[in-house]
Amino acid sequence: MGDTARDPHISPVKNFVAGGVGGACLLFAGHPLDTIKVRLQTQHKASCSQKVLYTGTLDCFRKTLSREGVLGLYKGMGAPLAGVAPMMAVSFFGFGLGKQLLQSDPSVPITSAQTFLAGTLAGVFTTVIVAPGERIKCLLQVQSISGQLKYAGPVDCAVKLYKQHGMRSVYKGTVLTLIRDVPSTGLYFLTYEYLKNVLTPEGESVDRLSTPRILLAGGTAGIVNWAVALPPDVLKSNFQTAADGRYSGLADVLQTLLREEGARGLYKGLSAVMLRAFPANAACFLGFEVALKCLNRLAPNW
Ligand SMILES: CC(=O)O[C@H](CC(=O)[O-])C[N+](C)(C)C
Repeated sequence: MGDTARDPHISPVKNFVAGGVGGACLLFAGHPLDTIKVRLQTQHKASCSQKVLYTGTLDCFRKTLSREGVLGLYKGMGAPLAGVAPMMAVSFFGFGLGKQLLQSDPSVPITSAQTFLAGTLAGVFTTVIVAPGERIKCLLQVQSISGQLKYAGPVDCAVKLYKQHGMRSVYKGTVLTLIRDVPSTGLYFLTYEYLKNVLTPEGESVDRLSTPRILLAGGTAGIVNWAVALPPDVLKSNFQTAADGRYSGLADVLQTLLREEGARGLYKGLSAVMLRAFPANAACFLGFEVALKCLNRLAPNW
């Protein structure tokens, strides 16, 4: 993979604001399939006498729609709404900052390795927001399957977790979130930047890329991100929604899953994840680029 061209300097504040807009677009386009993904990932394997609740993505989608209506697909969106926009804001901010830190000479194009490293920095930054957000979101998404409505909403869930076992409980699953997000975010931004450059016609500026090409680059970045992130994501969802004491540690989550379901278990929810990944991330990058253009028009010298 060749070197990627240098972005013109973008202010960290613009990256942050445009990233937030991208995050809101990602959430609205992607949350219904995220609900399906978490429900599929956390349903337990049936024994001989039991039937699984959902046989696959379509079955889960149909059952959720018929039992809970469209709102069922948007369950648990309160926490991500407060979390995804800031998460993507921090992600784009971290990526921009990483690029500036790693590129000592602005006249030399940034390399693919530097782009990847800048993305991993974004992955570290976002974990502070993502780990508790995912813990709350996953608990809310799976509670209606169990039939026990333990939490009234994201705030109630956060308060109850905090009151029961303190911040440790709110941040349960942080290491798995880092394992999921650091390498995948590096590849996410690397894929997007690489495709943006490849898709830019000879002699044209990368900043004037057409909407379909931005959608293609963003959607593909989402697919690459999830191809790497899914196995740790399955472990994370199971760990974060398990009763306290069910697992002795991260290795135990992995061993239990491999023993009960084999390696295939690590790719639970694959079709829901991939169905969501393309449109959600295409919408995210388009939202980011459009917001950035507006900000540049409103405040060109900022
Ligand atoms: C795993 C994850 O949250 O991926 C984000 C995109 C998505 O589909 O939700 C991207 N990023 C890892 C950069 C936060």
